[in-house]
Amino acid sequence: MRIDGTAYRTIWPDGEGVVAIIDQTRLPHDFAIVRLTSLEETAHAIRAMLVRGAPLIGAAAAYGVALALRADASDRGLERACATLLATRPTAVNLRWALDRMRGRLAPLPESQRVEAAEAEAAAIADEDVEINRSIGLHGAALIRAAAERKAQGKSLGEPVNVLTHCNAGWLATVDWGTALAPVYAAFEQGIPLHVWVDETRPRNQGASLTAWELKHHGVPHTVIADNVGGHLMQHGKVDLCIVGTDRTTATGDVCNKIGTYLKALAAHDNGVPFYVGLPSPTIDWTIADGVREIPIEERDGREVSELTGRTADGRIETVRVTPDGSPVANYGFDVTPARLVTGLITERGVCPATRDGLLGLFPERG
Ligand SMILES: CSC[C@H]1O[C@H](OP(=O)(O)O)[C@H](O)[C@@H]1O
Repeated sequence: MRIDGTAYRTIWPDGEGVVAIIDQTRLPHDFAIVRLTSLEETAHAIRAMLVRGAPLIGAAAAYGVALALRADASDRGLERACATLLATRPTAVNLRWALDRMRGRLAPLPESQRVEAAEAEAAAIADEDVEINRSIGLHGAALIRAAAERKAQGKSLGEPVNVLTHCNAGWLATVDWGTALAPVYAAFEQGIPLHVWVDETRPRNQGASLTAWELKHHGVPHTVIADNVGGHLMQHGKVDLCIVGTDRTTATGDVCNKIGTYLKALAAHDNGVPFYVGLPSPTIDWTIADGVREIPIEERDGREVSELTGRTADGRIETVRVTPDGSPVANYGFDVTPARLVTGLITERGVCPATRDGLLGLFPERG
C-alpha cells in the first residue's frame, strides 16, 4: 500500500540479516520502522504485537526462522527457532502453518544451505500472501458491486454501500492488501461508492488505531464506531454487509476472529445482513471441525483492558487506568463464530458457503 506516495509492505528484508517491520503499536500517532536482527527480537515483535494479524504473524515467523539460522543453523537451532516462535501467540493458525512449511523446506538441507533457503522461503511466503489477498480483493469486490447495484435499482451507482468491519484485517494485518479490507480497496479502486463502519475493537483498538489509519491514508470514506453500535446500525438498515478477517477457520467453516466478531455475526443474522469472512487458505485449519471447542483462545495481559494509551493534546503519549485498582480483569482475545452465522467465505479461489463441501469445492486437493 502507498503511504504519502511511498509503497510499503508491512515486512521486508532490509540488508543482510535484517528484517524491517512497521511498528503497529505506534500507530496511528507515529509511523515507525523497526529493524529485527534475531530470533528473540522477532519473537518479541509478534508477542508484543508490533506485527499482528494472522498472515503477517506467519510471514514474520518465517523471517524469524531465517534470522535465527544465521546464529545457529543446526537441527537444534532450527527446532529452537520454531518452538520459540510457535509459543508467541496461540490462535492464528498461520503461525503453525508457516513454521511447518519452513521446517519442511529446511530440515532436509545441509546446514550450509539453510540460511539462503530460509530467506528465499520467507520471501516466497510473503509474496504469495500478497497475491492471495489481491485475489480475495477481486472476489470480494464483486460482492460489494452487487450490493451497490441492488441499492441503485437499475439506475447508475450512487448510494454508497455501507460495509461494517471488525478489528483490523487490512493490509497492516498481512504483507499487503489485507483480507477483509482487500475487497474494500478493490471496490474503491473500481469506483464503487462505499463507506466503512469501523469497529474500534476494544481492548487493543485495532479498528480505531489501524483500520481507520489505513482507510484515511487511502481516502476511503469511513466512520469509527464503538463496538456496541453495530447492532443498532443493522437494525436501522445502515449496514449492507459485514466483512471481517479470521485467525483460524475450521474445515467446516467455523470462524475464529477478534473478540466481538461473534456478537456482530449474531446481530447480522438477526437483521438479515450478509456476513462474509476474508479467508486466505493458509488460515484454514483442515485438522479441526469444531471451532468453539478446538481453537485455542489467547488470553492476554489484563492491563490491555484496564489501561488506555493515547496522545495528549500537547503531543505526549500517556497511559491511563480506566478500572479501579485491584478489580480483576479478564482479557480474551478471540471468539468463534459458528459457520451457520457466516454467509460466505471469500477465499483467493472464490466465494463459497461456510461448509466443508464449500471449502472442498474450492480446494479439492484437501479432500
Ligand atoms: C487478516 S488476519 C486479521 C485478524 O488478526 C487480528 O488479530 P490480532 O490483531 O490480535 O493479531 C484480528 O483477529 C483480525 O481479524
